[in-house]
Amino acid sequence: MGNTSKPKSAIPQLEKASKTELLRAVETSLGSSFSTDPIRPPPNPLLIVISGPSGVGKDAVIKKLREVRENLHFVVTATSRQMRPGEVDGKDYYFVSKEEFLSMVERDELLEYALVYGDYKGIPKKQIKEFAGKGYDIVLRVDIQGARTLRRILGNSAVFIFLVAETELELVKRLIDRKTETAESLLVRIATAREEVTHAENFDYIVVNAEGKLDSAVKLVESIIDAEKAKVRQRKPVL
Ligand SMILES: Nc1ncnc2c1ncn2[C@@H]1O[C@H](COP(=O)(O)OP(=O)(O)OP(=O)(O)O)[C@@H](O)[C@H]1O
Repeated sequence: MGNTSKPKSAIPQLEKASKTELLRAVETSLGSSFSTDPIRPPPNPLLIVISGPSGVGKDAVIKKLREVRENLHFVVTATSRQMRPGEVDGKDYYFVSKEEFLSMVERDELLEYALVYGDYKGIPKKQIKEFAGKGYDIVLRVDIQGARTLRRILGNSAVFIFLVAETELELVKRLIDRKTETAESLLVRIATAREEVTHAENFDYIVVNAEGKLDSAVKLVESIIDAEKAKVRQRKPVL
């Protein structure tokens, strides 16, 4: 004969009992009540490093990402470079003098910094701590040299996304169209970009920002963030 052990209490017939009665009866039968705790704890705040060659569209992707995604804090980089037309101090960058920048370095206020094309750029630590503490995901925008340094500092605690154009030609066209470079600085940026695109292996993901397809690139970055937040083993921000 089959199992002869009796349930602790009778479970009413499905069609006769209300949902509440059924739940109570099953709980009684199991000897414990059903938990209302979330089955998965809230994911850790994610540190997202977005990098890529000059002119690939890092700013454009991040701007759009901030429009479509909540709970995201973009860390405003401090720089000693001149403001470009349309840029806003404190929104696009913190524009500071070289002297001010160097005193931030001395006070150990920057996670990393570098001299890029003759100008200093660095990531203020305070914003990361403050916003990650509030549960925000943090976006860092760095050039490839900066991404390399950050990988050394942060290891696998952050997700590293490498943005590329579909071809070298498209990247150069985009830089020319932006009209922010002199012929000389254009050549330096192109030469650097040629060398830099060979470093994709330092990154976790590569995203193509193709001409006229900014929205697709942003969607892919969003999917990466979603997938990262669904991971069983979460990255733990080290800061
Ligand atoms: N998918 C795209 N299609 C067409 N144009 C784009 C696309 N993405 C960005 N752009 C344009 O390309 C130019 C360069 O983009 P952006 O300034 O965002 O690059 P960046 O990577 O932030 O450059 P840098 O590192 O030099 O600051 C801008 O004029 C931007 O509007």
